[in-house]
Amino acid sequence: MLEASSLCVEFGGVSALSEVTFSVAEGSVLGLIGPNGAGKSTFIGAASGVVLASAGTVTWRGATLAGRRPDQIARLGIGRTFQHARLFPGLTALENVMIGSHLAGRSGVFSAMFRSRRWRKDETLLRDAALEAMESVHALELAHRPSEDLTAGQQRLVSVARALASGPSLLFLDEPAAGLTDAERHLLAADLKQYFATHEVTVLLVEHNLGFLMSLVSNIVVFDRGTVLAEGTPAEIRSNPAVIDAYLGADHAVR
Ligand SMILES: Nc1ncnc2c1ncn2[C@@H]1O[C@H](COP(=O)(O)OP(=O)(O)OP(=O)(O)O)[C@@H](O)[C@H]1O
Repeated sequence: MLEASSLCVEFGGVSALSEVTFSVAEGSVLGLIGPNGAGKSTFIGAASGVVLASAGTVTWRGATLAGRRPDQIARLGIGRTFQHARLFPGLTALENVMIGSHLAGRSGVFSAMFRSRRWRKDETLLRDAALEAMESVHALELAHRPSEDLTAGQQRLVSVARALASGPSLLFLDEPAAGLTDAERHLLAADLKQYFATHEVTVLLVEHNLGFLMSLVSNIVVFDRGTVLAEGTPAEIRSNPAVIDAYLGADHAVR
């Protein structure tokens, strides 16, 4: 289980998360939604070692996450995508996905870039895992393209494949459908549904496209200004007056 307990994060004395408490059951897919600036990415950052919590805890299977370094988090079998897809320029899509693997974490990014002996030894395993991950999100045909030649949507798919390549037991997906065309988004929803059904993975999904999100999750947590506003099934959230008021109003109609 992923558990956040009274988690607080401050940036320069300004509160971004305040007393956030919720959990994600083992093997389930939970959606995290909320207006811009509500603290969704900050939560993923705190749970994946890139943002420092000022108080409270986040644990995965009992192990504390908040306060660990990102490489330590990766070694715990935790994968993530970033709100802004970050691919390494000068590498192909496949090489970018290979770097996402757990084994690549062992060799290190620089080791991979300069093809150290350790990297070469791991390369076959990495390549197979990366190709499988790319295939699972219909990105195989992009494998040998330079990452800088890819469209925003294609880069997003590659970054999702990179998070899957390590075979994570816990996966944070931060806006995986951002920048995708309608066709790409529908295909990714179907691909992720299939992936979640066939892998033992616990997922926290942040996504502004609520149609996409609601097709994938069993439960939703709603953040508003750094606090938990509501929790429930998609049907409960759609009909929650406080959520409709804060988030699902005219500007945020479910697409
Ligand atoms: N590195 C940072 N330094 C200072 N303030 C930050 C930093 N990162 C986030 N914030 C602030 O923390 C708050 C929460 O931001 P966050 O990006 O987590 O929200 P979000 O819910 O992911 O928003 P969005 O949906 O727009 O991505 C915002 O007020 C934001 O301006």
